[in-house]
Amino acid sequence: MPDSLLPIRISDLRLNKRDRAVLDGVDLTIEEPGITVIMGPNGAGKSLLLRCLHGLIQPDHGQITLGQLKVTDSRNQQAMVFQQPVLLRRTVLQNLAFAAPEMARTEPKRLMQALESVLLAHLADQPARMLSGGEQQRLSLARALLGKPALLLLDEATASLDPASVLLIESLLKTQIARGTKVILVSHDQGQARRLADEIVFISNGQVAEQSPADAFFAAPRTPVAKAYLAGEIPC
Ligand SMILES: Nc1ncnc2c1ncn2[C@@H]1O[C@H](COP(=O)(O)OP(=O)(O)OP(=O)(O)O)[C@@H](O)[C@H]1O
Repeated sequence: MPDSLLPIRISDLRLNKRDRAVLDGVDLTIEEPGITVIMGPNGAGKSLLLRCLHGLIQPDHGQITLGQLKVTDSRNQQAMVFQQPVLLRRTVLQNLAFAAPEMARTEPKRLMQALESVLLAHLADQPARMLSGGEQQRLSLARALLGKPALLLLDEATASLDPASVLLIESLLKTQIARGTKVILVSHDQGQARRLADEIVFISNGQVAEQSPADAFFAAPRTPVAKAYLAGEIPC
């Protein structure tokens, strides 16, 4: 069971890009285990927020703590999966071995088990970049889970996958939750959010517009912007 990085506290997070506030004072506390889905219109700041949490971007102002840790001290307990898989020009198995060299040396079977869990064991010796988009994303997830992260961040990771791959990844996320990993997922897919989310954080114009239990959010969003988004009245 990974150590918890909860609660995650984000206070007055600000980030400017080209003289524009793209994160405009984000205040957010995520306390509960399970799956938090971040929703909101295009350009709202969801990806940038996730990148700040993972330490890929330094905000201009504000603070993030994960449990007792700063972002930089929590990096080895976090993993992130992106919409576009980032894989090495090596075989499928070597992509895992490169990410976990100690495991590859002492417990190579675990790498194969990780591939089996995402139904890729039969492709272990194929070049990773020859895989289909869905297969690449499954490999990215297997790699992300090797280190048993306490926090897993996914940025529209299933956006371009076929329904079977989406469901496989969702089922792996549920297994991971049961093992104690906190998942924060950016998604525009309302079906996915309804299937997975324990809570919804709705971002609009670089701020948190709403944070609610998922059932309450979908039954009756409190803000006009979330209402309009769910009704498909603003672009997402
Ligand atoms: N490097 C950059 N330079 C300038 N502007 C940027 C940069 N990165 C992001 N932005 C802007 O910041 C805003 C928020 O971007 P972000 O990628 O977080 O949006 P998002 O909510 O994830 O949107 P989407 O749903 O379209 O993926 C956007 O208006 C985007 O154009």
